[in-house]
Amino acid sequence: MALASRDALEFPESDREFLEPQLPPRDGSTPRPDMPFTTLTFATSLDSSLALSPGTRTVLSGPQSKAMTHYLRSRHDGILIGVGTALADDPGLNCRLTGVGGYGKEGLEGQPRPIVIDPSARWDFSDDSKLFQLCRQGRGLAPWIVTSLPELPVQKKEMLEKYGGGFLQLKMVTLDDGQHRIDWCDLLKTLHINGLGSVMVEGGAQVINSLLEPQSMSLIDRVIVTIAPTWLGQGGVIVSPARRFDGEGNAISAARLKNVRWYPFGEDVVLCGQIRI
Ligand SMILES: NC(=O)C1=CN([C@@H]2O[C@H](COP(=O)(O)OP(=O)(O)OC[C@H]3O[C@@H](n4cnc5c(N)ncnc54)[C@H](OP(=O)(O)O)[C@@H]3O)[C@@H](O)[C@H]2O)C=CC1
Ligand SMILES: Nc1nc(O)c(N)c(N[C@@H]2O[C@H](COP(=O)(O)O)[C@@H](O)[C@H]2O)n1
Repeated sequence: MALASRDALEFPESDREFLEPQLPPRDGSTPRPDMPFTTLTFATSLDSSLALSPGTRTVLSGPQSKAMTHYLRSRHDGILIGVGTALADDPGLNCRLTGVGGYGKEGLEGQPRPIVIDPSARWDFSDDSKLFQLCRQGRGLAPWIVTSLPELPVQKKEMLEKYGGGFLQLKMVTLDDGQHRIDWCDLLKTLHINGLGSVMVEGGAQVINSLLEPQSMSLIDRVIVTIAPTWLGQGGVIVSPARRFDGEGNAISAARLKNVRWYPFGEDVVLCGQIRI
């Protein structure tokens, strides 16, 4: 039996009950036959910031809601971020709850597949990147990197494959400013074809704001947001999707939730709901 490490987290059974109706069904069924159950989840400040500034890693979740996020990680097959988050955070993107693979259990059961949207393959990862350290320790899966490059960078491809990861090549639109636009429907179908029955989208802001646009928001099955009792102040990395207008040109809200539930976790509150279409 593998030993749990000192950094392993605990998430009590009583808290799991609250969350169950919000989670992907345990039988693996999905709301749409060809797409994974998709959860949008992140931690925000009271002024809708994910981080103090672009390129900065900022702790918002307290210990209880952090454990909740790791429970979510254990209940999803994949965890998706943008390259901005990979560059800023050097994240682990594994599940560190006691009892999952690598934390008290043999194998990698309960470990989600990290997915990084990196259209130009600009994430310069190495053996020292946290994700690959965790792979070597038997505590996490290697990432899949979603790129629009027609020719894959050979060294990066070899290194990913050495750890059991790889590139997923998808067509994307390139805007005038060089930014890319993925087709979320295409991406989610590709992840499903590759065996993922559920995916949690963690961020960062550009990824979330894009997923919350009218053409893709209906793909979100659940929203689970940790709200921390802090204002980060101006200059933060802000979740705020593009403004929408009605037929007469009047501004309307960009998106709204229905079937809303609030759960306090320590000093934070966790908001769950479904997108009102
Ligand atoms: N509090 C929390 O829960 C979380 C906080 N964060 C924080 O967020 C910050 C990073 O956020 P942000 O800077 O917005 O970066 P993102 O992680 O959203 O990555 C942005 C990049 O990803 C690619 N990308 C994003 N959306 C799309 C799309 N729709 N189609 C194609 N490519 C896309 C683009 O790459 P390209 O430019 O190459 O086209 C873009 O520049 C960090 O500071 C991190 O710490 C992140 C996750 C969760
Ligand atoms: N739930 C949550 N709370 C916060 O306070 C955060 N800063 C984040 N960030 C997200 O988690 C990733 C880091 O994960 P590891 O601890 O390295 O496994 C980070 O990259 C963001 O996606 N999330």
